Amino acid sequence: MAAHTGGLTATVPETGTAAVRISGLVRAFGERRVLDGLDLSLRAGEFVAMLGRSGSGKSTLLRALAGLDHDAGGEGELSAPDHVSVVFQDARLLPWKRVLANVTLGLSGADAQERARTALAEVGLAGREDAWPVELSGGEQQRVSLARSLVREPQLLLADEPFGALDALTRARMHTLLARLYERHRPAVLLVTHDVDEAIALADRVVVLDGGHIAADLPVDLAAPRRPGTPEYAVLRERLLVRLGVEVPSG
Ligand SMILES: Nc1ncnc2c1ncn2[C@@H]1O[C@H](COP(=O)(O)OP(=O)(O)OP(=O)(O)O)[C@@H](O)[C@H]1O
Repeated sequence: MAAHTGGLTATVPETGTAAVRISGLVRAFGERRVLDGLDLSLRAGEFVAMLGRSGSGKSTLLRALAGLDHDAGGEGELSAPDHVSVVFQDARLLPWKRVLANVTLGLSGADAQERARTALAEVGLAGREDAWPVELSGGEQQRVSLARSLVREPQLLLADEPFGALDALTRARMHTLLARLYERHRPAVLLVTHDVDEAIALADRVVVLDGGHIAADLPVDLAAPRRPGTPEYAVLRERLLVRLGVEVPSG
């Protein structure tokens, strides 16, 4: 394991099973401590969803984990695997490159094209390799973004509200797709979302970021399919909403 740390102190986890280990992480912008002594670990292959109010520091944490926060002058320890992929809310495809070229970008090896074709087929885009990004719908572009991430076989997939810009039906389809890809590839996943139901549907654990640290950390012990309507689902959902400061109507 290598650490992406900016100015942070990095440690390599002692056990081989932790995909992410963060301890006492502080990230301040001026006087404001956005992350203030944050502790969080993810096991290899674990799927964790992160909820938190707007401005609570979710993207800041993901950027630090992705090694994108080069100015991080914080304190604490943070370690992440070598192979990290990030999916953002917007697909961030290069408009002047065709779909296949967007997926192979930066890939090495004689089989790069073949791997990219396989990844595109996995996300349901076989036959669209030669399309330009502008010819794809928002959901299709996000599929390309997922293919581009997974073709690198990351040990850690960071997803920052990847489905936030999609309509409800497309989002539901993307949940099914992500769940299938996760079963097949088994990276550790840290998914940032505003959608409590999305978090419960997909994750093994849901954490809530508040006040610069993890304010709640709840396992999702619900049988599949996790559909709203069962008492257990309602209890978990309400606990999360309360932690998010959302008033839950009684009765
Ligand atoms: N480069 C920066 N310089 C100054 N302040 C910053 C910087 N990056 C983030 N912040 C501040 O840190 C706080 C947390 O931002 P962040 O984007 O991590 O929140 P978030 O939880 O992802 O929010 P949202 O849910 O709205 O996307 C915000 O108040 C933001 O203004």
